[in-house]
Amino acid sequence: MSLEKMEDLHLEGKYLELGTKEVNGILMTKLISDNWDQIWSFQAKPDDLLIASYPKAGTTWTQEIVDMIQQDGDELKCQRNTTYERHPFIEWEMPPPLKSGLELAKAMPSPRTLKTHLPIQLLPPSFWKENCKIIYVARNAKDCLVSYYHFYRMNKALPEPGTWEEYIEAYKAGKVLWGSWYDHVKGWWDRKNQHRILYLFYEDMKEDPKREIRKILKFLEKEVTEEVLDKIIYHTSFQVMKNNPMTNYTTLPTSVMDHSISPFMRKGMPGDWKNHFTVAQSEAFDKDYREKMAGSTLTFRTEI
Ligand SMILES: Nc1ncnc2c1ncn2[C@@H]1O[C@H](COP(=O)(O)OS(=O)(=O)O)[C@@H](OP(=O)(O)O)[C@H]1O
Repeated sequence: MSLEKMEDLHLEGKYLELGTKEVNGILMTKLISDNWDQIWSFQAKPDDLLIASYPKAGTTWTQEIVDMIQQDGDELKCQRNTTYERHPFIEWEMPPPLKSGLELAKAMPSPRTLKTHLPIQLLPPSFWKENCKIIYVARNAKDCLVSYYHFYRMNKALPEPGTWEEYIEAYKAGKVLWGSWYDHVKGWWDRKNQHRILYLFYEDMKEDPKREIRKILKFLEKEVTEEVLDKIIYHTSFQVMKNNPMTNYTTLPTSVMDHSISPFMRKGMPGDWKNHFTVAQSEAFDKDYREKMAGSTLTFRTEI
């Protein structure tokens, strides 16, 4: 459906709160849960590229980098449509007439680039069977939490987040949509050497985008000139993406995302958690974090 038609829908109120329902113990929206059989039987194709992440880890940024690479640095080609339409979000379901991720994916010619937030155990098995390339992007737990909290506030399809204190507890307990951050990042990390998975970190991308984009280029078996690489860095910078309606989610009706509450492109930097956590909250979070991440070789930087 075109953006103009979406704006004509007068969705006010209609999409508020999609509700939640678990899939195998993982909290999902009710629509995802109710359509789970279809999502689980999604047919991946060998040349599909999947961008996977826990919510708010830098998915949209990675999607834009990948599209810029695929379009050989032509930013106008990347503006052909919104992030949501260019890269179907396979499990996302909205009430009709809005198209689900599955519908968009099925209608898309190959080679497709797809998005998911699914924890590894819920990824449709056809992705493994077809040996698809997967880029996973991870972000430190505290910045993810802060970004997710503000996203819960502005995204009217999601439940109310409760107070900041309540949200911290829900996040620690994995009782947020798409489940536990801890299980998600560890689950993908533990399997990364058994499949074609490129595991990236938001903090590394922020520190040295050129170095990280080169990793993506190698993974995709693509080469670009130094000039194109610089163009990709520029057009995928936070400020440029924040002002680009095709990447900043402002084309959605305010009944879905209300950017006056908190913009989708909010701060775009590591370490913003320091502006939210009290010292006591941070210490309690770190203690719980050490327990949940004990024994894992996976480490994160909470600032750069
Ligand atoms: N180009 C670029 N550079 C740096 N940071 C960026 C960029 N694009 C998006 N962002 C920030 O990523 C956060 C949104 O994450 P996701 O895209 O994973 O969100 S979603 O799960 O797909 O809804 C959200 O983080 P916060 O600003 O901390 O809320 C975005 O601002």
